[in-house]
Amino acid sequence: MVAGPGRGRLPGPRLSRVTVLGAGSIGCFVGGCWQAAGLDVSFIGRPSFDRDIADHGLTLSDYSGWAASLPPDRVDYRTRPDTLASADIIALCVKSGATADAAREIATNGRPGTTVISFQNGISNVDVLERLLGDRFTVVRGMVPYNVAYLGDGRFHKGVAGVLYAEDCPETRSLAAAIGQSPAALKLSDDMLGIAWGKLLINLNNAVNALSGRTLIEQLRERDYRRVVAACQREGLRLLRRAGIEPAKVGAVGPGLLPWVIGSPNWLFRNIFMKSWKIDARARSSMADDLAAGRKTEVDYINGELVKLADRLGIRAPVNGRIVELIRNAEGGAPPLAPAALRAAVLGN
Ligand SMILES: NC(=O)C1=CN([C@@H]2O[C@H](COP(=O)(O)OP(=O)(O)OC[C@H]3O[C@@H](n4cnc5c(N)ncnc54)[C@H](OP(=O)(O)O)[C@@H]3O)[C@@H](O)[C@H]2O)C=CC1
Ligand SMILES: CC(C)(CO)C(=O)C(=O)O
Repeated sequence: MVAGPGRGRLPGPRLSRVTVLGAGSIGCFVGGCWQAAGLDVSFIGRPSFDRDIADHGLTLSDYSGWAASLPPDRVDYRTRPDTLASADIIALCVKSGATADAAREIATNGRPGTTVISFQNGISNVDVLERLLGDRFTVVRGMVPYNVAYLGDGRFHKGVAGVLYAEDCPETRSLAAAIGQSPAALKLSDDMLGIAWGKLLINLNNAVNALSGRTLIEQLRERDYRRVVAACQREGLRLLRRAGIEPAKVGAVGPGLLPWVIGSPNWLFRNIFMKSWKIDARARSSMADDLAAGRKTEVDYINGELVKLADRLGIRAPVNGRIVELIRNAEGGAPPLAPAALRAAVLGN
């Protein structure tokens, strides 16, 4: 489909007008679920998704068997930032490296006063948005705890359980109420920075998953991979303590217990912890998706955040630093690492 006027919107009461900026895996799933729940949603993204959605519409599904679909003529997907001007809420879903450019598009095309929710991994995207959008826009931190995979032909699949989070403010309160019960339901919190750091500790698995070349389930079954994740988390927790930052609990396990759970022996991890998590067989981390697609990853915004924090504290973060190096090698074409090889490369034993 050519760029230009979007296809129609779902009829019904106009609640909040939402524009998803960066409509890829997360943006199409979240925006699609919100539209299926009755919200007025438009999507801004790339021509390849536009073409797929123009041909097939949007099909959304999750690990529990839930599914919904929106026909092509009901999905307003554009490749130009036209609908930023009419949005009440902008859901920002670009990868971290694209944040500054997206912020400039919002500053140029958006309506001052609009609420911008960053549904991105990492910590510093919100700082970039606040710096570039100043006090003309309301920048709000969000968090996506689950994995979404693009299966082709307009099909987006949520492979892990969980509920979206965003900072509690009047705009997000009415958004959450409008969404209601949905696979992309929104919970509100007044400790989003703590939640972002808690999520970052979990996201330390992203790089290991990407380096393994395996699905999340196949990777998490291997204790050597988990030992590396646990070491990244222990280093992260030490740095956060030194910096006086308190990560919040994200998911079933509190931050302090994460390395213990992740590093536990196979009999315990596989039989108790893995069985209680709802992860479907196809799910991989978003960093694995990036490597597979030959894109630059977000490692600088995840493990790299801890390396930067260590620098500010005048200490070192050798484990996370090594992971950043290995991801750079992988971005350059280095092959996946077997469990023992990754353990040796990071922990040296
Ligand atoms: N995928 C997942 O399962 C999860 C992802 N996250 C986080 O969510 C965020 C989004 O990830 P994900 O959905 O996987 O990313 P995707 O790459 O699937 O989607 C982002 C899309 O936005 C496009 N884009 C970038 N800049 C612009 C722009 N200015 N205007 C329009 N489109 C733009 C990208 O195109 P191009 O590639 O050309 O730049 C890409 O198609 C990341 O921070 C990620 O860490 C969090 C939890 C899980
Ligand atoms: C949901 C999770 C933790 C899955 O690895 C993720 O955040 C990602 O893939 O970026």
